[in-house]
Amino acid sequence: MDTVPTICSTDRPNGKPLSKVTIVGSGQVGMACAFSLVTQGITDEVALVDMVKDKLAGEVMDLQQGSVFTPGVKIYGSTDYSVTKDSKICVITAGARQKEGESRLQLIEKNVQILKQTIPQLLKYSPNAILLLVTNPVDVLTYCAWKISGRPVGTVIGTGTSLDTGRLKFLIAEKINISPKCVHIWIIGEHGDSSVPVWSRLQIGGVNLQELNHPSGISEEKSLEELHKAVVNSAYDIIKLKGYTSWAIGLNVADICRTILHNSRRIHAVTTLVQGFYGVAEEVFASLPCVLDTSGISNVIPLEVNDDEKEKFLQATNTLYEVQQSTGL
Ligand SMILES: NC(=O)c1ccc[n+]([C@@H]2O[C@H](COP(=O)([O-])OP(=O)(O)OC[C@H]3O[C@@H](n4cnc5c(N)ncnc54)[C@H](O)[C@@H]3O)[C@@H](O)[C@H]2O)c1
Ligand SMILES: O=C1C[C@](c2ccsc2)(c2cccc(Nc3ccc(F)cc3)n2)NC(=O)[C@H]1Sc1ccccc1Cl
Repeated sequence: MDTVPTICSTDRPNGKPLSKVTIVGSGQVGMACAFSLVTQGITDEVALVDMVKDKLAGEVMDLQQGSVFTPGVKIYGSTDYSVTKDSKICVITAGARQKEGESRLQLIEKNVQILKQTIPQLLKYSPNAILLLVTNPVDVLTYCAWKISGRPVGTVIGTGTSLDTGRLKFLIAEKINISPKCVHIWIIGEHGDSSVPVWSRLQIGGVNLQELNHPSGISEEKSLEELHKAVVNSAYDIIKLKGYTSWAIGLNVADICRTILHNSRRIHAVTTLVQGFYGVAEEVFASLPCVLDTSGISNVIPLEVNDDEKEKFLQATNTLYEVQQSTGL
């Protein structure tokens, strides 16, 4: 009897995946990252790892069973890191939950231990992978990941203030009724409550803020301060309403992965070594606009900021440096 021709081989051409992303942590954020990558068809394969076997298995099965409705991404997972082999990018969302009364430094120590467990395993199977940190506090943990990995600085990236920047673009766009894609602004420095919006470089469709006599009064200083407060408060509001945040960070991570995997050389506000910028003397990680391609960070944009913005950036990097040094890495 003739052998039935193979019509759906799971074998890979030359044995390696074309483009594969591993996500460490199948929690709220990790699954939002996976869902965003899969539904947009940004990569050919998504591997998920977690230490909680049943939750991981349930999430993988559930996402796999949507395959007929998506562009056709191979999805699999395991508690065994061999499943991550040949990843181009490893996204780290694994983190400990902050317990009642636990200090920030105690939480950092727990998350550093997670990095010490996971990064050697990831690099064992994908020695040339780019590491993309999401776990908080993301700037400090990106520094720690760089130290633990021993990899070149441009290949260890944190999502940094890219989510902060995306949220601000959305809020400005809502206020003046235009697409967020026409709002050009950067938030730099430390991700979260102490981030630094670079108002001096805000442009709407190429028009400087100062020339924009918009009826909403967006150009007034009070309005700008309120917008930055809204970026921070919205994160806390979402936590109050649904207990966690996931969709915006998942879409943000997928967008960063798309730029890297497609070699687009688009610019994202991500965490990297900022020593030498704005007078930073120490080896400290914070966010600046960076050009991303298949090598990771190829360039850091020397964004011109005013004196107030520079001062706030330096204050943030001083604080970050102290916390980074406290990790002992
Ligand atoms: N950078 C940002 O903009 C941003 C935005 C939102 C959330 N976050 C951060 O993302 C992280 C994850 O948030 P979440 O809501 O998904 O939390 P979560 O608790 O839902 O998920 C964390 C997952 O990590 C797993 N995990 C813990 N230790 C592990 C280990 N050693 N190996 C493998 N997996 C391990 C857990 O089992 C869990 O599934 C948090 O630190 C959060 O602050 C960052
Ligand atoms: O960074 C986070 C984590 C958080 C969060 C943190 C404070 S309020 C909401 C989040 C969600 C779920 C769990 C945690 N845990 C956590 C937070 C901080 C940390 F240092 C360690 C763990 N954080 N969710 C978010 O959307 C973001 S983005 C954000 C937060 C504050 C100001 C501005 C921004 Cl754009």
